[in-house]
Amino acid sequence: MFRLCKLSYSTVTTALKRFKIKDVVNGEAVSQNGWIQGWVQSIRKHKNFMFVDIVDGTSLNPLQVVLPSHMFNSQLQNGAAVSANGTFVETDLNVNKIEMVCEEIQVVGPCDPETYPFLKHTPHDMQHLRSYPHLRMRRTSMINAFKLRNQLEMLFHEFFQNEGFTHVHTPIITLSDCEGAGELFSIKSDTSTNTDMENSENHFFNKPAYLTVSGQMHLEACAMSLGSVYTLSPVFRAEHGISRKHLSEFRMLEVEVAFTQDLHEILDLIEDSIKFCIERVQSVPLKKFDDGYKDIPPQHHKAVKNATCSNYVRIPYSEALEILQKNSHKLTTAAPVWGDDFNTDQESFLVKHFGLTPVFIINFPKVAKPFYMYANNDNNTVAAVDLIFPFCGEICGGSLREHRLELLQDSLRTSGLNEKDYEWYLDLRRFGSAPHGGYGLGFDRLVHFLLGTRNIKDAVPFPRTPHSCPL
Ligand SMILES: NC(=O)C[C@H](N)C(=O)O
Repeated sequence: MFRLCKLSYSTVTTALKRFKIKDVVNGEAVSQNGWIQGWVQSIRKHKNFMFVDIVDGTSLNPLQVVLPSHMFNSQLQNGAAVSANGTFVETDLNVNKIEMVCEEIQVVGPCDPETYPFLKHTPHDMQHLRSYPHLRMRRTSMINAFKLRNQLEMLFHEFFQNEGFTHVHTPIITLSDCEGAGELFSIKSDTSTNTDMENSENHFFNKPAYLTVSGQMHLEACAMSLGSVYTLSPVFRAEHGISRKHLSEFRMLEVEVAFTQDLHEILDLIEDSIKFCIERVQSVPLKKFDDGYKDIPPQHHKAVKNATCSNYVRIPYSEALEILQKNSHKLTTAAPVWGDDFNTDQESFLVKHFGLTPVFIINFPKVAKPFYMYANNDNNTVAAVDLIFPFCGEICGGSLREHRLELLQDSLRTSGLNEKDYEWYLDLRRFGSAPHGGYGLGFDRLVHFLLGTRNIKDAVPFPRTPHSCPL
């Protein structure tokens, strides 16, 4: 009955129905004959049988394929691409309650166990996996991260589409430094041989161009005709400091809403959209895998629960400052003074102070924030918001935008920026300017939070950080 498949690939495929492992484990194939394709995740040899776990990317749980020991073939190794056919039967012996009794198995692409970096059953820490950025996605921990990202992105679309927003594509190449913070990657064309960059003709776009740090301004332009818009795009920051939660390239969900004059409307939108997504992705088992997440923070479960069910704390900057100053002896850095942006240590103190519930801090000092934020009546603060999450710090930042032309011009000048560079942005205020506001949410930080990884690099497919862009 059992034999190692010597048939050609097409002979196997034409004779039988092909199943995806997700459908098999959901019980759709019970008692049927069929075939599957995937990669060997592990092999357990017993006296008379061997169990081969196969994954195909459609399910986190592998399909257990049972075959007699004599079918062992030296090419049937961990990591090999295989095609197997047989009967799907019910069993109590594994987590899926379904397994395949295999009749034929074919190694489509062998995987040399001598040189393959992930040995079967050997736990690998995340750092080891990071040295193989092109192969690490074969480990369950990384497949889980990919699946979570995929679900989250779809859910954000679902939420904003339900709310009547339009998804727009903001540009990656831009001439303006949205945040005015100067953390830009500049773009140079390889076809230009002349290095005299003072001469505008030597620039590909006749002007210096950069990778975008934020799609906000372009999104504001779109909001002035479409009303409510969002984008989920890559953004780039040339920050040199290395931390476990910073990336040089990351995805930001950016949202912009016209005709809002109440910062709390923006806070509601942030909170509702995050909760909508987290509630639904919890069906993805965020379990501890052999090679990952061994050091998930102990209170991770509580923090995720709070982010899903609790009302997020809302406090003004002045109150947050007071809490930090009163507790300065518990901080590892000096207490902040009025005008400072809070550092990681201070943010983490605040979320702990509120029992690991996400904290919105609003109404920041004008001096701590970019020029485009709406000036409050006190003339000292702006209608800005930062959302702080446990373990990963600032996950979201936004504001009401300054929609009054003269005040925006004043603000540009006091920030030392050149008004001429922002003419098009000022036009948005010259023609049909409406009060509006928006925010940017670090998509990768949210994934990092949900997974509980120690380092954000383990939550993104191909992380880029200073001095590290391996492929
Ligand atoms: N769209 C936003 O409000 C995000 C903001 N420009 C930032 O980069 O933090």
